[in-house]
Amino acid sequence: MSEPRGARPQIEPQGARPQIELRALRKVYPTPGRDVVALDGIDLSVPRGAIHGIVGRSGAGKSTLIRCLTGLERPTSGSVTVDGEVLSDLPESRLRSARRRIGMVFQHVNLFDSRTIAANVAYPLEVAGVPKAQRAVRVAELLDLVGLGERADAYPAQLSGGQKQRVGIARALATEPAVLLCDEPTSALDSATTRQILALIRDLRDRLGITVVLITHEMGVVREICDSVTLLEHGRVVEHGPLGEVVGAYGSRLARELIPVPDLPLGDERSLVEVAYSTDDVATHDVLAAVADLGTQVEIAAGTIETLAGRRVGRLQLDLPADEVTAALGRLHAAGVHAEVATR
Ligand SMILES: Nc1ncnc2c1ncn2[C@@H]1O[C@H](COP(=O)(O)OP(=O)(O)OP(=O)(O)O)[C@@H](O)[C@H]1O
Repeated sequence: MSEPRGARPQIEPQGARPQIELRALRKVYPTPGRDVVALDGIDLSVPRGAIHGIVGRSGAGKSTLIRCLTGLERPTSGSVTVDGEVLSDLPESRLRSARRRIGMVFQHVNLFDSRTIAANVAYPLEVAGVPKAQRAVRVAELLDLVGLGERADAYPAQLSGGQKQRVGIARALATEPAVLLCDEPTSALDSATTRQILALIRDLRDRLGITVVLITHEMGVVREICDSVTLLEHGRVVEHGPLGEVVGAYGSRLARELIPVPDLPLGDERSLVEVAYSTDDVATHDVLAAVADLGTQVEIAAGTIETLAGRRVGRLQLDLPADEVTAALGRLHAAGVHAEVATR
């Protein structure tokens, strides 16, 4: 490969031109009887070299967003810029070559069963008209890069799910894309293989400086490799930001899902209060002292303290008599501790 190896590229500082930029992106599907608004004014910037996660429930618009990013879907309005090219303005004839700058990895890797894995990885290079000798060199590099250098002559049927995904990633990188779009890349894999594939994606970003957009419904994936995250709902961005900021934001839904505490059974006349804090703002022992000060009727029923994206954050569920909630909230707030009645 022509790219330098080993050096970890810096994510571009904020303010530099983003590698991916969506502006007021809107996609409406006309269907009989009504229009379906799949994307409703999305603004999103991803700096070069970042791994950005997009999460949201089924139907939130994630696949539509990724199809707009690949140029497979034309936006109804708004713009999609990838690697300096405004895809949404390009005529079909130029879109095809622009798409070579965008690699795609899917949940299910569609490989040609009758081709060796080397021939599968070579396929996009054949389509791009790369001469045979050059192709062979490049395929060998790509298979090495994904840890399958020894399996070049194997057929897809002889590979595990994780190995097939590695082939899919090598194939996606064949045309040296600037951006790798991953649509649920680990959803079909077990947890150990998921970790290996995520480590590979991070390693590729570190070595190649490639920008990654990753669609997932698994918060574990976001925790493991994303630098920043966007939560979509009904085609809109409802939360977004660097992971460290999101987990430290009180009341953030993403923070709740990234650092979950268990659902608890509640006794009669009892309520749950949730305490969230970041040690940037308040020390754990001060939080615990404020909780202890509430008295013996208040029980810490569940809690977690962990470090995520360089931030130590804690969440506690307090089980207390329902008629003491207002006073307890007042005392916690007075002690500088964020607390609210838990929503269930
Ligand atoms: N070709 C289409 N024609 C009409 N409606 C569509 C089309 N594609 C998607 N939609 C609708 O657009 C909305 C967003 O769908 P999209 O597939 O982008 O969501 P998603 O977040 O990817 O969901 P999932 O996680 O289930 O794949 C949904 O209401 C969906 O029914």
